[in-house]
Amino acid sequence: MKTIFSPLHSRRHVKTELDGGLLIEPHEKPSRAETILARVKDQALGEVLPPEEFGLEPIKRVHTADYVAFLETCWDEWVAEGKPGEAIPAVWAGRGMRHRLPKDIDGRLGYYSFAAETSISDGTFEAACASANVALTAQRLVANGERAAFALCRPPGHHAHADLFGGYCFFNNAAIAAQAFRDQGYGRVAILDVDFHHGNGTQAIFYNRNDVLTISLHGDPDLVFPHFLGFEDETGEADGEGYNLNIVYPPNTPYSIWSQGLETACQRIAEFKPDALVIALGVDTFEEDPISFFKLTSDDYLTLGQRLEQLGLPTVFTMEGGYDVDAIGVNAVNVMQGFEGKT
Ligand SMILES: NCCCCCC(=O)NO
Ligand SMILES: [Zn+2]
Repeated sequence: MKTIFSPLHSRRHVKTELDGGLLIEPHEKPSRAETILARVKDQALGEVLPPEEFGLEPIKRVHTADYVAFLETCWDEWVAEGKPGEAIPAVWAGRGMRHRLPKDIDGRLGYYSFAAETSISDGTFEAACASANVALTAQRLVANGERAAFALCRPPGHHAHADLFGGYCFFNNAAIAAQAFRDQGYGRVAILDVDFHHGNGTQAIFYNRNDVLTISLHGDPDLVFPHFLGFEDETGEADGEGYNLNIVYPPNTPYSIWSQGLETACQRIAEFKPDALVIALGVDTFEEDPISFFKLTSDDYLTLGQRLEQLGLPTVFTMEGGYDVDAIGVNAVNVMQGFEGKT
């Protein structure tokens, strides 16, 4: 299987993440991507290719032009205001307030985000664009005949809405790849999000559409991020009614239970008969993940890959979460190797 990787991921190098009232070293750190890349090479998974450059148009098929423009300029705006630290949103339109775009950079950060853990600094926009190009290059390979391709995306994307960043995400790489399939004539596309956290951005982007089926297995939002979306009664709206499926699990869920949800998801996908499949691959479902609470083992990712291959679909994997950096390479590449038949 080919892997797409961009060294420009390292332009995303923030030093802070707001967590527990402290500014900590971000969980979403550059070594995540480097560790996965090392494992890809160690296992001779396949060729490693740089991304092609697609420009902003495919990104704007999913994200609003004003949001893209904001991400491009927000760091410079922040610096121009003389702010001493990294750009962190700290104010939002609460209940009864107005969702209008202010002029001030603090207001603009809040308008275009939904959470405060995701700092911005120089290079964030460049890295986010490169990550989208990684996903688009994997999609192009699959559209050109590869059975599957691994988009080693960093920063991740599945929390990003059309005009919101958060959860370490800026551009929704999985949604951008899915929309590219649709724009190239693939009539139906399924996105399966197996990250520990709900793919709230992906759900929101396609929520009223029936041409892209969105499914997410994740930790109970009553207990974990993103807290305010991802419940099982969210099934889509308007034309999209019935084309969103959330499968929620409690703390300490092992693969033996989690895989029942995977089976439900796979059956729904088979019913939908998509022409292509995008897997939003987070491995923060791992038993040792520092910010999550499922109990999947490294071998379970081999089994997961095997099951996904049985869907028989052209498949793009977009890398999402996973924060046990020692294990992330084995866990992510195990999915690809399982997909290719390794037991
Ligand atoms: N406290 C912030 C948690 C952000 C979760 C990021 C993630 O892994 N999403 O998949
Ligand atoms: Zn996650």
